[in-house]
Amino acid sequence: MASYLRSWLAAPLTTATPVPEDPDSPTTPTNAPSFSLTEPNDGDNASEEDNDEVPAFPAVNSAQRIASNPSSVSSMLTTSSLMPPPAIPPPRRPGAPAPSSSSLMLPPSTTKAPPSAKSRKVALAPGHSPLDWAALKTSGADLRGGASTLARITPSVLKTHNKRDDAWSAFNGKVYNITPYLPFHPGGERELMRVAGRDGTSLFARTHGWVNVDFMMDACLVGFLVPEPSS
Ligand code: HEM
Repeated sequence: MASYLRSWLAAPLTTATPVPEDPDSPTTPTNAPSFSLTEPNDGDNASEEDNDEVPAFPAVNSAQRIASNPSSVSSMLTTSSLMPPPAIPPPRRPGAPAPSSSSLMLPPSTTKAPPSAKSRKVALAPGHSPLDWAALKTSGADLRGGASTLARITPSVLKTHNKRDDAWSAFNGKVYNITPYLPFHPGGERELMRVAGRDGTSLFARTHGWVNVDFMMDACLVGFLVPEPSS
């Protein structure tokens, strides 16, 4: 091993950069230590000693080699065995669309609105904002349409409360008087009236399951939905 390193260090740059033969050349120091390539085996690894081929240094096609011989740059660019340089793209005409693979293009998500982004909210009359509803429902005003106790309400009784001025609807088993909320509903009175006199749980969940109906309508609770009595 040691002799391998010695020979590697001592090897004149003959396998790498060609060095002029002139002994007075500044690249060949006269006082440089010299090592014999035929030194006896020091016994650490015989098989390694047998294969003392010195690798090219600097490595073939390395930056050091190119720097020492600028003419080899042109040979690297023309040698077909090496990777060719990328093709030069054709100049773009002004106004022409950017190529689709360009990383500078805006992602499609920012150029096109998602189809579901269209809001179906309606313009609420002044004084009917969500904040106004919150203020009204905590004001102590009667929002139950006169009902003083919570009742057990069957679907047939619920069905009779289907007019705009007397509208009840059931959500998750609870029956609410929705009449006072109609002008406050962001989706509009018409939408809300679709569930007047019936169970609106499914439609509500499909429209806006994230809305907390129990909290928003607590002041309008009139009873609980129960099945028809069996005869
Ligand atoms: C008492 C029951 C209900 C309450 C408390 C309620 C409440 C609300 C609230 C708070 C919003 C605004 C949602 C938001 O800003 O994201 C809204 C929007 C809406 N609601 Fe209701 N809602 C009720 C029942 C219903 C029902 C039964 C329907 C359908 C038949 C409906 C249809 C809509 C629609 C279409 C919107 C607009 C959604 C949008 O495009 O932004 N609502 N509702």
